[in-house]
Amino acid sequence: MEEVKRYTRAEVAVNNGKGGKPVWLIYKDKVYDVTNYLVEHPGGDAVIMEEAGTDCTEAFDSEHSKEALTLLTKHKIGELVEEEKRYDENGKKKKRVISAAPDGPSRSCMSRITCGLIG
Ligand code: HEM
Repeated sequence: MEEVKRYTRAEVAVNNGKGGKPVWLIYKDKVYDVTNYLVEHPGGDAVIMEEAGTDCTEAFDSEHSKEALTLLTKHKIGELVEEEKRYDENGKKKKRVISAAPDGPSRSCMSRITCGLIG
């Protein structure tokens, strides 16, 4: 089985189409490289460039048909790392993550402190 590549939002942000970098987008926690699609986009390349390197989920959903979504899947290159995901396995938005403590032995401890502080 092929392993899924995982990226952080920071890694995706670097690929913003500037200085010869590719154009990556995040849509519902999946990462897409749409560099080669820019010239074909019916809405023009400028609107995609504005979102390059970012999470375009809302911008995408507000403008597109199911066909566009099917097209998008062809450009998938990976997914976000688990701790940065915002959607559950059914594509529904998860409840807001309060604390984004880094990985490591102190993580659960940090979460408890954060939750304790804010209620
Ligand atoms: C992420 C930022 C994006 C924005 C803001 C955006 C915006 C738009 C807009 C405004 C239109 C309407 C054009 C018109 O009617 O003149 C459009 C159409 C379209 N876009 Fe995008 N687009 C984005 C990304 C993408 C991507 C990544 C794909 C596919 C890989 C895509 C596929 C399409 C298709 C197929 C249409 C034709 C209408 C439809 O089938 O929904 N777009 N887009």
